[in-house]
Amino acid sequence: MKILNIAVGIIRNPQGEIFITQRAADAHMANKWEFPGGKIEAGETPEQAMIRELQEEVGITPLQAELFDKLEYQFPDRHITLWFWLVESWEGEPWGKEGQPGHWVAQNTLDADKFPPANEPVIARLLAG
Ligand SMILES: Nc1nc2c([nH]c(=O)n2[C@@H]2O[C@H](COP(=O)(O)OP(=O)(O)OP(=O)(O)O)[C@@H](O)[C@H]2O)c(=O)[nH]1
Ligand SMILES: [Mg+2]
Repeated sequence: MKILNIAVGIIRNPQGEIFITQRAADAHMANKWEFPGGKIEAGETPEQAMIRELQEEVGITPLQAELFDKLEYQFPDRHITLWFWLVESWEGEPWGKEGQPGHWVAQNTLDADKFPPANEPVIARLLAG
C-alpha cells in the first residue's frame, strides 16, 4: 500500500475562476482534471510543497495561501492525505508548463465527476460558495 502526502493549490482569480489542469493519459487518475500539485517531499511543509509544485507545474509563485481543507482518501492501491491550499495572490500567469492542458473555469461550474473521487468534498464546498 502506497502512502502519499499531497499538497495542491486552488488558484482563484478576482473573477471567481479557478485554474485547473488535466492529468496525463498514463498517470494515476488518467485524464482527470485536478488542482495542480503533487507529493510533499521529505523536509518540506505542506505549504512549501504546494509552492514548489505550482512553480514546477503551472509556472506561478504563490505569495499568500490559506489552508482550505485537508482530506484523507483510500484508493484501492494507495492511501492519500491531500492538503488543499486556496491561492488568491501569486506572481506570474498560470499555464500548463509540463505540456498539460490547463484552463480557467468558473468556480460555480466545477464538475466533481471530472476530478479524482478524493476531491468530491472540496468541489462540493467550492460549489456551495
Ligand atoms: N495534483 C493533484 N493530485 C490529486 C488531486 N486529487 C487526487 O486525488 N490527487 C492524487 O494525488 C496524487 C498526486 O500525485 P501527482 O501525480 O500530482 O504527484 P507529483 O506531481 O508529485 O508527480 P510525480 O508522480 O511525477 O511525482 C495522485 O495519486 C493523484 O491521483 C488533485 O486535485 N491534484
Ligand atoms: Mg502533480
